[in-house]
Amino acid sequence: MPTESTIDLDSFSLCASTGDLTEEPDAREHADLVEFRMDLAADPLDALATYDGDLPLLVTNRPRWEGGETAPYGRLDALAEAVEHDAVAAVDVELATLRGRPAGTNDIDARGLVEHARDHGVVVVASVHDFDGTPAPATLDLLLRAAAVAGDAGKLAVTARTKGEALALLAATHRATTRGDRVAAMAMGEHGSHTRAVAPVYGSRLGYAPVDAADATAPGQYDLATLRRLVDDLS
Ligand SMILES: O=C1C[C@@](O)(C(=O)O)C[C@@H](O)[C@@H]1O
Repeated sequence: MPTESTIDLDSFSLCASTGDLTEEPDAREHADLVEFRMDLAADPLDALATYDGDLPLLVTNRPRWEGGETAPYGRLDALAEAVEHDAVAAVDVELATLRGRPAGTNDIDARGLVEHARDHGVVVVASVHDFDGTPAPATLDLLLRAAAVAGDAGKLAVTARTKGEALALLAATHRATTRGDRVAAMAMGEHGSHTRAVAPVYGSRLGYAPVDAADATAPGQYDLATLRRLVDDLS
């Protein structure tokens, strides 16, 4: 049983992102928690039931319509079951889901999931992903604000097609943090990689990296040891 299943959203945490919880021992040296990508696991609820690692978990069950692998059927129900585990400290729910996007066949809806998470002391990360590009600065501000209000922290991952777009994401992260919003932000893709190391300087609370670069869960991720070193060197 993990000794610590909380997450401090007032400071930066580094997540080892994986669909395979047996990687946890390899993540311990560098990660603060494991992002368990349930949508990438063969039998995620079984894996959770037998998890006995040290690191707390952030559970994500990303639907296909937001870059993941899960079909909508039972997706939120699986998250609701996941948050009942002592090891789970946080749950990722897409902002679109929280705003009422039809969830397929589920017994629980987004509001019920949030209440259930909170009843179990699990914090909610409201997430937004843009796999095509980076919206204009005003939209970045709106998305970060909306996500921060919808969850205990708001997360925005965009795709930087240019260095300028990466810079726009960093600037929006700085504005959000300055106005008091708890946010996590990163730019995906080759032009955005450095934002994963630099965004924490501007207040981003979460970073994601695979233990092994070959198992990246998003474009442009560094491997875990590298991101830990970069973030620590810059902070
Ligand atoms: O939302 C995120 C952020 C992410 O997309 C990234 O760009 O590192 C990786 C995902 O696993 C995670 O759920």
